[in-house]
Amino acid sequence: MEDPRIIGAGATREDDAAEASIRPKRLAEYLGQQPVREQMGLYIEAAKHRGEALDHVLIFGPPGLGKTTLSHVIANELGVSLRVTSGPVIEKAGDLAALLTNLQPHDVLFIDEIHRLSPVVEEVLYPAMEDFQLDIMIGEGPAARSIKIDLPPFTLIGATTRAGLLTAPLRDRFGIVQRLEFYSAAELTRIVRRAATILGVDCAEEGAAEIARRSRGTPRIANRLLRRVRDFAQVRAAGRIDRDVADAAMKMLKVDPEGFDDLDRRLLNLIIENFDGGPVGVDSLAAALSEERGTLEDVIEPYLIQQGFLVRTARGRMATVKAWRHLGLQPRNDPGVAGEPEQLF
Ligand SMILES: Nc1ncnc2c1ncn2[C@@H]1O[C@H](COP(=O)(O)OP(=O)(O)OP(=O)(O)O)[C@@H](O)[C@H]1O
Ligand SMILES: [Mg+2]
Repeated sequence: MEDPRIIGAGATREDDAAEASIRPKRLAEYLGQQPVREQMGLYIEAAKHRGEALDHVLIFGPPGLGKTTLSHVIANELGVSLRVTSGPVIEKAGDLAALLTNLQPHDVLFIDEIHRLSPVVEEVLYPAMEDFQLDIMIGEGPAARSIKIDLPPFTLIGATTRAGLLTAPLRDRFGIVQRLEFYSAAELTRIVRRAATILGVDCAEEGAAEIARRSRGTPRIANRLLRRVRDFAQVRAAGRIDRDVADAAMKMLKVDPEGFDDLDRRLLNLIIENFDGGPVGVDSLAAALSEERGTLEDVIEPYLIQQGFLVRTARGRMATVKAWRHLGLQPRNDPGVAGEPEQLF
């Protein structure tokens, strides 16, 4: 899904083009995600020491947090080749068989969006993961027979944004499961500075921090904002990004200090102004915003909820005190405000 928002977490074509040079290649360049890095470093070293393929790895986390990047890093650190494919691309069992039989021992096969594998393909994957064996049927009708093919020991890395959509038997076959978390502003500041160095952009620590703060915990957004601020700095500030330049560029992009754009603010405003702060059903909100319900739930809401500006209740969405304050409004149940609070926040 191509997300047209400047602060959208999904990859755009421009991101993909720019990512080739910026994407970290080694574990040491993969910033943040401390527990993941520490564990993966250890597992990789152990597997290399034993001369075995690394156990299968499942990586999950929201878009843009570094799942694809981590799989490249793992293959590099193992010193093996990486084959890249994705769940919806593998249509038939034969497609998977072709990929698997072409692997060299200890290679990594990366399946993005692994929750979208078809059930037939998944069935073939199980014995491949467990015993490095392919069980496939050839022929049809009475002439059909199953043949077994031995595979080289390999590592499967699966990535998904939604762990809940994975079938239990598939999930159980991964020896290593890593969950990526949103990045802190300090981590994103380091990521922005690293990217700026690679792009040859003069970016002060405070300028990087300003970009980081508005990046919704997501390196892909941080890198995209950096590219836009770079354009601004080039034309208006002799190419140097400091705090004021970053701030002015963000104003132009209409990205506010929380990393919210117009759509986020419209949503919060709507709940507060039109629905008294909520609770209000998601369908009413979607209709009022002229957005699809799915877009609201998958794209707009998660970050607002994660940051505590919005809560999901059984009766619908509610704006929190933080949301009122962010919009410069006085929350109705704020201490010091006269009258009984009408609802719990
Ligand atoms: N730990 C990190 N350190 C530095 N940069 C990172 C890190 N993780 C991700 N990035 C940067 O963010 C960009 C997006 O990451 P990546 O493509 O790996 O995300 P993803 O989780 O695979 O997203 P999607 O769910 O859309 O596939 C990368 O090109 C990379 O430059
Ligand atoms: Mg990816």
